[in-house]
Amino acid sequence: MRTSWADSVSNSAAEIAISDKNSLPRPTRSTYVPPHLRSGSISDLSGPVSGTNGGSRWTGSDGGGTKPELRRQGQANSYATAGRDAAAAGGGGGGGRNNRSGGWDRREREVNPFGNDDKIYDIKQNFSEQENSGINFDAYEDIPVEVSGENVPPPVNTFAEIDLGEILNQNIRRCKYVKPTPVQRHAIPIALAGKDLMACAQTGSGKTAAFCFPIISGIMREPYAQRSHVGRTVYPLGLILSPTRELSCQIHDEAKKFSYQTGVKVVVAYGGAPINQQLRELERGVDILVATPGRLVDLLERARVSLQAVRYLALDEADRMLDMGFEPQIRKIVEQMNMPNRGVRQTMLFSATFPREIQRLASDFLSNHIFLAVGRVGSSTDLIVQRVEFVLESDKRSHLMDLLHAQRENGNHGKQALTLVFVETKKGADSLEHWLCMNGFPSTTIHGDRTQQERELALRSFKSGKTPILVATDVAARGLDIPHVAHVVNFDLPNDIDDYVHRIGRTGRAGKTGLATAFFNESNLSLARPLAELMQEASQEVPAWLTHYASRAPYGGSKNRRSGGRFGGSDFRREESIGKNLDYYSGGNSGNAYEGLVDIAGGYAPGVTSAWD
Ligand SMILES: Nc1ncnc2c1ncn2[C@@H]1O[C@H](COP(=O)(O)OP(=O)(O)OP(=O)(O)O)[C@@H](O)[C@H]1O
Repeated sequence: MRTSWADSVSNSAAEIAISDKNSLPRPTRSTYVPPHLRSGSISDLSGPVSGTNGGSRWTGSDGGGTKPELRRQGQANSYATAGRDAAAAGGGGGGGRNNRSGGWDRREREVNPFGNDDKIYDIKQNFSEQENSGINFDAYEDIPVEVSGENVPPPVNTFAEIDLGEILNQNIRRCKYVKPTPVQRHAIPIALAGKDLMACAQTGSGKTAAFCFPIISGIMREPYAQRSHVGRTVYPLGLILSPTRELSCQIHDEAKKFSYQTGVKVVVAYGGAPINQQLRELERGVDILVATPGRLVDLLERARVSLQAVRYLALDEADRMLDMGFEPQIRKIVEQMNMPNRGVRQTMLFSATFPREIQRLASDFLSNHIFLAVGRVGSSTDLIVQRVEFVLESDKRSHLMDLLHAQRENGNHGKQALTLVFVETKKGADSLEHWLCMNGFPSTTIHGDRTQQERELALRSFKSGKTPILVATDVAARGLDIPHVAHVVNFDLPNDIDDYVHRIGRTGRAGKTGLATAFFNESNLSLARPLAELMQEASQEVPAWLTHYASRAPYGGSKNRRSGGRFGGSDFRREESIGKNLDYYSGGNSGNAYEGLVDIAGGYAPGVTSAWD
């Protein structure tokens, strides 16, 4: 089966336009009560509360009683009509939950996350804008897709085919998303069918929306009795965990856009920022909590958050969340904090890389999941031009300087393009930043020793172009979606090829092209082979000297991940699947997706956790 993000965009544009005119296929009966119209006095759960859905009764975590009887989402509930009516009635003010009145306070105004840019684009204008902004949909043609698991729902080609509801569809248009990306095409129907999902797709390919849309849509269908708080404890229905503070903030910002005017309330909690402010925000109501694990544990221990009502759990950068640095904390959150068991809640794991060992570990958190790989697991996107240069440790600074000078000369009006420089240590980051500034290159840093305020300031200053060079440790390697990053320099290469994949993935996003340069020397020998393979696979020019090192080097820099072939097998269960009844399909250029499958190495190195939250 062939997949592409772009096939017949114009057709899809027409389809969406038609669908908008006629509105989405609507159920004949409206059962949905939108969150901001749910004004019943059900928020105080001091006594048993009847669910609307077959009489589940439960009390809050601290009041004893039985757990909420959680229904797996997936049935085609009707909400579109009511959603539209709600939008009209609510006048756009989704509002928050007011614990004084016990209901949704409609007086509270929802800040428009689209700001001045709030236009619901017609599809023609939208499409040409995307073209103008450089998004190249054709870049996603021919991406091979592998899906395995039981009863896999078919992918969709357009957002119009998915029953997300009119308000969410409007927000998708506000975001100027014309077509679902390949991962969205496959993952959204799977998630909407209530299935657990392990999804792997290349950096910058739209995974955030792929897990946010189904969660928001699912919560919009929830019966109101389960949207509650008891005293000062809040009970989110959706929980999204990510490894860094900045990434959590970014997911929160995105989710707020997607959920605008739906009445679904998204709150973020992360370390390094004053907890009181976050507590106040939580008290005003939360449907989806986006959090870093450390701060979440703190909130759980203070009994300010209960996970008892969680129906949707998403781990972004899931392989990082489950590696040695984070795994105990995640296990504690998922298994020891009253969260509904797997199979009761719906669990979705997303990343661009998924080492086999981590997949195996992750299956502890999943129930009969579907595995989805868009592109080969752990591959880099072809949109990034990768260069690797042999540079001695002592020459790195002058070499970087040459690159930056050349870039400035070739840049628009002598302007420095946004460049992200990765180094190994926090001290190294500070020292390089100082040196760059002294040499006329305005720079800033982001790493784990800086205060959260400094980190946020640095990111803003970089994004705005005020300091167009950002020197960073791995804290900025994953997930951050910074528009217009033209160049990623691996001043110090990481030890693990997956980290390299995430780092270079800060450029070449959403169909745009980017450049990545790596400084390689003898201290990076263990990376020679996986790096050469990765580059080859992405049709990059591999220097002869790297091939030479690769042939001599032991296989390293990997967490048991490499499979042979252009598109190798990746669902670890397939190797252990005798007797398991997995549906399986693959698409794209490759024939049998498992041809040439070779398990090359075992084990994985301890995660570098110092810079992480
Ligand atoms: N359907 C779409 N159409 C156009 N742009 C999209 C679409 N979906 C997502 N995007 C944009 O693509 C960019 C990358 O998306 P996102 O950050 O979710 O990528 P990702 O796959 O999570 O990357 P990473 O692996 O680095 O975390 C974002 O700017 C997002 O707004």
